[in-house]
Amino acid sequence: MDLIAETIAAIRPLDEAAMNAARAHQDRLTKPRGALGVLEELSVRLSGLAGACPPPMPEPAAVAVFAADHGVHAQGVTPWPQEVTGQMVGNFLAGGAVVNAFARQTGADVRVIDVGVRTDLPAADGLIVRKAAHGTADMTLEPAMTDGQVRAAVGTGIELARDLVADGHRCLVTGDMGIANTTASAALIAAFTGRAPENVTGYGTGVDEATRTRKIEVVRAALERAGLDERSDPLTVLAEVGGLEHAAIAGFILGGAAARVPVVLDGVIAGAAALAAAALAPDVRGACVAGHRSAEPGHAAALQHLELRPLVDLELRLGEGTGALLALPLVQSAVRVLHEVATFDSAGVADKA
Ligand SMILES: O=C(O)c1ccc[n+]([C@@H]2O[C@H](COP(=O)([O-])O)[C@@H](O)[C@H]2O)c1
Ligand SMILES: Cc1cc2nc[nH]c2cc1C
Repeated sequence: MDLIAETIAAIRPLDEAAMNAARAHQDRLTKPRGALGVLEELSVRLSGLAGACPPPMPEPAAVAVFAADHGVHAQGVTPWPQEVTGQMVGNFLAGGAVVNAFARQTGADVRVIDVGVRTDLPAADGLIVRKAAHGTADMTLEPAMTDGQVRAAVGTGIELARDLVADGHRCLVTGDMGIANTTASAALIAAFTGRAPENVTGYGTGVDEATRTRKIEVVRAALERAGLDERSDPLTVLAEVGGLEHAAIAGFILGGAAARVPVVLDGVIAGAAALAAAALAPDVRGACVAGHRSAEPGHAAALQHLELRPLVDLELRLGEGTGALLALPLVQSAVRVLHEVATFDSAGVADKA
């Protein structure tokens, strides 16, 4: 069996007994039942993922920033030059980007992976080079990736998740960097959810109305060329209209789910990648925590399709893993409750009549 098939085969449903134990434990803790709202549901789900109550604390955490370029940039879908992808990789490695600041704030490790930046970046400490291609092809003209490229990028994500877990990480956080990748995200989300391009295509880095209108036409043209529908093979969808970072993030999610470690998803790029991962292995959703909801309309559509509720909603539209990192303390707090909070019995607090 190859790495992708083997990883998919290892992904199992949530453990019902552990979830029932977590629900029962929550009900004995010194607070009114249900008072921690969504965090209680999250603690139950993470118990089911680990197969134990309490589950391990989701720390240390690592955010993986997958960087890649997009051939569809040639269609004028963003005002930013493609070189910014590689330049931002340098910024991540120097510790100067927002993701670095938020990682320091939350105690997460940062990994930077070149899975398909167009230019060859100078070797640098901390840069993981796993180029499956020097950027994708223009999806309006031809498939963005070959089957070999998409499989290589998915494999990179799986291997990184495995390595991080083997190094002791107990929470994985997705990050991305790729000028023009909100266009590829919109195409993936339209293909996997069946929504119309105009309902899932947004302003990306902050493009003007004319550019957004062009993006919608570009997404429509790519989907028509590729002839995709909801029955298409998920790896084919990724290869036709996705990005190398989408493929790697899909692998990262699969790898985290197979290791039964929570994967905190960032914005619209992670949402699109999660749709691919869930189409390959529906039980992967049990490991996914939607860190936030970004301003991109496609992100809300993806989360709805995945039946995931975002923890944070601050109109962020940065990527890099920033929104997911902001949610990390919420995920850790949800689990800490199961570890540390006293029960009515142990604290000598009277339960309600
Ligand atoms: O995370 C998001 O939801 C998000 C929303 C808008 C933009 N981005 C980031 O902005 C870049 C893509 O924007 P664009 O306009 O070039 O498609 C890419 O590097 C993403 O990480 C990210
Ligand atoms: C400067 C810049 C930083 C980013 N980080 C993620 N996407 C980005 C896009 C731009 C343009």
